[in-house]
Amino acid sequence: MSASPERSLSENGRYDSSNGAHADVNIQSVIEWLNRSLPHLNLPTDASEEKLRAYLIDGTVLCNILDKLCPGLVEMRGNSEPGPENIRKFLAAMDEIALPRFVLADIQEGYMEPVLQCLGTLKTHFEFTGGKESIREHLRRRWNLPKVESSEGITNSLVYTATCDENPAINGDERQQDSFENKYGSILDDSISSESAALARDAAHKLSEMFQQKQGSYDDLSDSNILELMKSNRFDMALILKKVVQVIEHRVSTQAVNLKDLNNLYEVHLGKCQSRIKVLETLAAGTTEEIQVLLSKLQQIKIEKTKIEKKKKLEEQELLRTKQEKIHSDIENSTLKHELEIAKTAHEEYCLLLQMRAEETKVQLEKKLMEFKSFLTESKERVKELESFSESKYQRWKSKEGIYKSFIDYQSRALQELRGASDFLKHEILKTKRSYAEEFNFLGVKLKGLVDAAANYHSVLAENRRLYNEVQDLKGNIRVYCRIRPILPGQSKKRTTVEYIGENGELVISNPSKQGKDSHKLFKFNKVFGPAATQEEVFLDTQPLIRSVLDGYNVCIFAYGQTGSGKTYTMSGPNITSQEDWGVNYRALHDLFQISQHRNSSISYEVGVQMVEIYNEQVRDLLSNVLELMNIGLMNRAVGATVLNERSSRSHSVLTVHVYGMDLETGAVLRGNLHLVDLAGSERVDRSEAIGERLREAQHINKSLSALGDLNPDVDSYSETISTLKFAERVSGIELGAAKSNKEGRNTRELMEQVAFLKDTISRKDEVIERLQQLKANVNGVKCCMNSHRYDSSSPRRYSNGTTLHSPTLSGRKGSRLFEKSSSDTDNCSEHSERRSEAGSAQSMDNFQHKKMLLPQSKSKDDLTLKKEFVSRPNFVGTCLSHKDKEDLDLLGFGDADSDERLSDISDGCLSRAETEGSLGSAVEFSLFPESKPSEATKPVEVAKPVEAAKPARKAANKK
Ligand SMILES: Nc1ncnc2c1ncn2[C@@H]1O[C@H](COP(=O)(O)OP(=O)(O)OP(=O)(O)O)[C@@H](O)[C@H]1O
Repeated sequence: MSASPERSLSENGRYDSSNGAHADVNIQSVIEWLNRSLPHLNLPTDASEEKLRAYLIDGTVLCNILDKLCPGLVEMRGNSEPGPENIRKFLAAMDEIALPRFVLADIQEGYMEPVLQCLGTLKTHFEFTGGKESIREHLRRRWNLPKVESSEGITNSLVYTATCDENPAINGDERQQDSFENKYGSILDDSISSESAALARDAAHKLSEMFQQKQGSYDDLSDSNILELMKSNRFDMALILKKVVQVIEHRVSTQAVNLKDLNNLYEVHLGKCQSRIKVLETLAAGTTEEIQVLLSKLQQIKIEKTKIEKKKKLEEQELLRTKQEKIHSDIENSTLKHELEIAKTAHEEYCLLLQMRAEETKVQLEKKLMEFKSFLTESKERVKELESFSESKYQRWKSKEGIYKSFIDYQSRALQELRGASDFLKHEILKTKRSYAEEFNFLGVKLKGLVDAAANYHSVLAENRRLYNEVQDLKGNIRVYCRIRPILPGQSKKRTTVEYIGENGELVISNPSKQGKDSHKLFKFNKVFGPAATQEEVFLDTQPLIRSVLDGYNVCIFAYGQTGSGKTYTMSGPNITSQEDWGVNYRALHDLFQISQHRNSSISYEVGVQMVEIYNEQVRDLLSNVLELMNIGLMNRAVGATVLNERSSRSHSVLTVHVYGMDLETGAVLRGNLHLVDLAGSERVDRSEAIGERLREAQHINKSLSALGDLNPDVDSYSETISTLKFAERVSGIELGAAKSNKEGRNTRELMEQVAFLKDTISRKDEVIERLQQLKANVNGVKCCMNSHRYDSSSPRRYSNGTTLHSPTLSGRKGSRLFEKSSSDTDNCSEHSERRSEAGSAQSMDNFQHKKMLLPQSKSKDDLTLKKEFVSRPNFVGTCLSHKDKEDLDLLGFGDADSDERLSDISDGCLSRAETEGSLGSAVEFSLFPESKPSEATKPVEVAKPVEAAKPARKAANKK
C-alpha cells in the first residue's frame, strides 16, 4: 500500500462518531486494555506516550493485539524482522477491516495521537461490538454490500479458510486442535447459513478428528488434503462453491439490478423532463414570451442534459480509466515487486560485501587498535620519562635560578664596587696623566743623554776591545799548553810515560829506568790536554788570541815536539774536509774572517797570508797569498816516512796572517800578525834510523830545533819528552811586558812613514860605514882571539865572543831571569834601534825584527851555531855575503864538525839550563816581538833575503 492513500486515509480517518472513535483517547485506558489483551506485555499503567511508542515501534504488539482480536487477519507467518514491516502488516489489516488508522510516519516520528486514537478505536470497537460481528458488519458496510446472510457467511468462511491455509505455523497439539475447531467452527457458525453452517461445522469436526487420529500438525493441512478429507467425508465442497458462485452471481445481479434501477430512474427522470418540455412547448406556443422563456429554459435543460450526458460519458470513461489504471498499477506493482526483489538481492549482496569489508576493516581496526595500544603504552612510558626528566630539569632550573639570583646580586654589588673603582681609577688616571707628562719630559731629557751616549758608542766599543785585550795581557802573553797524543794503534803495546794529568795543568812523567824520587817528574803548564781531547777543545783556549790579532796585536802559535808527537795533527788536522778535524790553523783563519766580517761596519780589514817552510835550512814560499790554496801548500810540504812517523814533516812550516784594519770613523790603522808554526819534529837519528837524504834532513832539523826540546809519551822517548817538557815549563814561566797594539792615528802614520823613510836613508849609509868598520876590526882581531875561540868551540857553555854568558848559578834561574835576559836582548835591540833611529833608518829596524823571527838572535852557543849554518847556506852566502865574510865566520869556529854532537846533546835533553834558557829567550823574543812591522813581513821576497836579517844579528853580536 502506498503512503499517499495511508496519509489520506489518516487525514480522512479523523475519528468520526459513526465509527464509534473518540477524538481524545485516554492513554491509560489504552494501556490497561493492552495489558488485559496481552497479559505478557506488563506495560506500566503510568507509561508515557514515548514509552508506549517504544513498545509499539517494532509492530509486534500491534500485530499480536489485532491477531488476538481477529485471529488470522494479520499475517503472522514468516520470520520478518520486527519494525516497519510489522507496522505495515497491521496497517494493511486495519485497512482490511476498514477502521481508521495512523500512518507509518506518525509512530516513527513520535506523533502518537493518531496511534492512540487508532488503538482507542480498536478497543472501543471490540469492547462495544464483541469483535466478530462488528467486523462482518463493518466489512459489509465498508464494501457497501447488501445484507445476505447465507452468502456473506460463506464468503467470510472462505476468507478465513484461505487465511488458515496460509498459516502453517499452527501445531497439531490438542490446544491447537481446539483452537482450530473453535476457530473454523465459530467462523462457520458466524458466517454461513444454518444449512451450510451445519455442513461446515461437520466438516470442521471431521477435520479435527482426523488430526486427533493422525496426531498430525497443521503443517500437513494443505488444500489437497482438505479437499481429499472433504471428499472422503462426503463434505460437499461443490455445494459450498456453488453457494459462493451464487453469492457472486447474486452480487453481480444485484449490481445489474442496481444499474437497471439507476437506468430506470434516469429514464423516468428523462421522461419527466420530456413531458415538461412538451408542457413547456405547449405553453410556449401560448405566448411568445413564455415560449421564449420556455425555449431558453429548454435550451438550458438541453444544455444540462448534454452536460449530464457528457458527465455520464466522463464517468464511464473515468470508470474505464480507473480500471485501466488499476490494471496498470497491478502491472506496475508486479514490476515494482520484481525490482524490489532484485534490489533486495542486490542489497543483500551489498550487505554481505559491506559485512566482509566491515570484517576486514574490523581486523585492520583491531590491528590499529593494538598498535595504538602499544603506542599508547610507549607514549605513557615516554610521558613518564618526560615527566621525570622535566621534573629534574625543573629542579635544575630552579637551583640555577637561585644561583643566577645570587650571581646577579653579586654582580650588582660588584657593579657598585666597579663604579666606585672606576671613579677612583678616573681620578688615578688623571693623576697618572700628569705624572706621565712629567716622566715623559724626564725621559726626553734622558733620551737626549742616551743619544749622546750612542754617539760615543764607537769609542766605548774601542774601549771595550782595549779592556778585553788588557785582560788577555793580564793572563800572560806566553801560554804553554801540553797535548798528549794517544798511543797509536801500532804502539798499543808500549807503556806510556805519562803518569798523571792534573786539572790545573799538572803533568807527572815517570822514568821507568829510575827508582825512588827521581822516577817521577812533575811539570806545570797553563793546561794539559789528555789523549782524548778534541781539536775544538784545544782551539778554544787559543781562540781569544785570534781576536787580539784583529785589534792590532801580534800573536804566534807554534807547536813543537819530537817527531810523531802530533804537531801537524794539532796545527792542521788529519782531514781538512771535515770541519770537526780542523786544526788550529783552519779554525784560527775561520774565526779571523768571521770576526772581521762582523766588524765590517766599523772597521775595514785586509788580510794577507804568507806560508813558508824552512826545509834543509832553506826558506821556501809555499803559496802566493792565496788562502784557498793553503791546502795545496800543505800538500806540497815535504814529507817523508821515518821509522818513527810515516809522514814525518821534514821542514818547519810557518803560516803567517797579516791583518790590516782601518777604523772607518777615525781613520786609525791597526796592524796585527798571526804566526802559526808547525815545527819539524826533532829526532834521534839512531832511533829514526835515517840514512842518506833523511839523515841529512834530520841533522838540519835537529840543528834548527836545538833551541827546542822533544816530546812523546812513548817510554823510549823519555829523555826527549823530559827535554821538551822542561823547555815548555820554562817558557810558560816567562813574563813579558804588556803587549802593545800596533795602532796608529792617521797623522801619526803619515809622520811615521816620513820618519821611517828618513831613518832608512840614514841607516843605509850608517850600515855601509859600520860594515867597513866591522870588517876592519875583524881582520885586526883574528889573531888575538884565535885561542879563546878554540877554547869556546870546545865548550858549549861559552859564547864565541869569549865571555861566559851564563854562570852555572844561572842554571837555577827561572823565568824572571830569562825575562831579564830577554829584556836585555830587547834592550840591545832597542838601543840598536835607537841608534839607527838616530841615523834615520826605522825601516831597517823593522827588517831586523822581521828577520829575527826567522833567525833568532842570541848570544848562546846554539844561536851562534844556527847563525853559522844560516850564513853558510850557499843561497844566502852567494847572494849576500862576500867570500871574506865566509872565511871570517869559519875563523870564528862555525861549521865545526862537533856541531852535530852538540845537537844530539840538545835532543838528549842534556843541555845546560843556561844554554837552553838562552835559546828560549830568543824564541820568545821572536814570537812575541811587539814592534814587528807586518807590512814588511807580508812580502815574501823580503823573507827570502836572509842577508838583510843577518845584519842586525851580526850587529848585535858585535855589539856584545
Ligand atoms: N791527538 C791525536 N789523536 C790521534 N792521533 C794523533 C793525535 N796526534 C797525532 N796523531 C797521529 O800521530 C801520527 C803523528 O802525528 P803528526 O804527523 O802530527 O806528528 P808530528 O809531530 O807532526 O811529526 P813530525 O814532526 O815527524 O812531522 C799521525 O798519524 C797522527 O794522525
